[in-house]
Amino acid sequence: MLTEKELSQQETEAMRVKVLSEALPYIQQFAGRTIVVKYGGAAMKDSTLKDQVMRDLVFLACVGVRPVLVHGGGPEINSWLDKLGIEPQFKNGLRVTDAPTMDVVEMVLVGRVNKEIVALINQAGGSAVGLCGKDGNLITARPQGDEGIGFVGEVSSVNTKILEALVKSGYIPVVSSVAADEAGQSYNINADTIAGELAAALGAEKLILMTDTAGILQDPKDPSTLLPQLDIQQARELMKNGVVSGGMIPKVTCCVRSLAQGVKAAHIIDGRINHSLLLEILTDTGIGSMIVASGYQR
Ligand SMILES: Nc1ncnc2c1ncn2[C@@H]1O[C@H](COP(=O)(O)OP(=O)(O)O)[C@@H](O)[C@H]1O
Ligand SMILES: CC(=O)N[C@@H](CCC(=O)OP(=O)(O)O)C(=O)O
Repeated sequence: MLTEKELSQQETEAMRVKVLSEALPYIQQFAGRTIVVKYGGAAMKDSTLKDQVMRDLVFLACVGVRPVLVHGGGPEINSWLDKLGIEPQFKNGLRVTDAPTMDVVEMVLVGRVNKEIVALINQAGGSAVGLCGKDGNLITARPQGDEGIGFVGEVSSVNTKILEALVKSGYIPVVSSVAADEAGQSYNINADTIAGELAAALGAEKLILMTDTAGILQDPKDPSTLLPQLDIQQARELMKNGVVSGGMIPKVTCCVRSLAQGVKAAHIIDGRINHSLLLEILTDTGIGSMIVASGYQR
């Protein structure tokens, strides 16, 4: 007869085996496919979570998935603006970007945040290459055009050649959300938007946005109201009736835009959870919200 302790040990082991074996069909399904991940929020501030995200990306690359990472860095830009005595200003969730602010955005995102992430991925055993929209003509920007918002850009076009060459050779591209227009003027583009447009242009299997909330909630104050799966129509309805508001609007909008352009599934997940990326991609239930074109099965 087994003791209570032995039984509980057996259950734990059975659970671990179940999780590992559950991953196999997903690894087989996604090997050779591109997954675009927007990395931001809590997972970018906490050093343990940071290391875990990098390990998860390296794990995915090792099993043949092709991850492309797009990073944010809004809080780090704020802290450098603060050091320089420039007051951060936002309009409809976008940073008002005058010429001095554009310089700071570019220095912080391209010069600091991007290179820190590249180094962390390399430390975790991967091989990362840092880029911004300018590299290899990846993204051409155009002004977003709102009055008084300055050098805030939109994606005018994407040339995926450089990314395709990198992922094919086993590199993990790490992309900052700064791009230039045809005249070489730099623009500051929201990182969620860049991730959505890259996912669409690459024909990615998935777009995954990591943030500081469980996913899309029916009641934004109650995590137990998480919506695990919804289609494009339902997502649009939630924006229309105000259930999705504030910072969640650009996220859901870019998910819907990428799905309309052929991405199979767009996920909004909680970056505060350990190994949230692997749990979302490689398990039956996932952990966040998945928006799909109708008919798609997890
Ligand atoms: N229906 C909703 N479900 C979840 N979060 C929502 C919802 N509606 C609005 N939100 C808000 O959106 C926020 C996420 O957007 P944001 O703070 O811009 O994220 P990030 O900084 O990761 O880009 C949540 O913290 C929450 O306050
Ligand atoms: C135009 C605009 O607002 N750009 C963002 C770019 C960085 C970003 O998107 O970072 P998070 O994902 O951390 O918010 C900004 O300047 O903060």
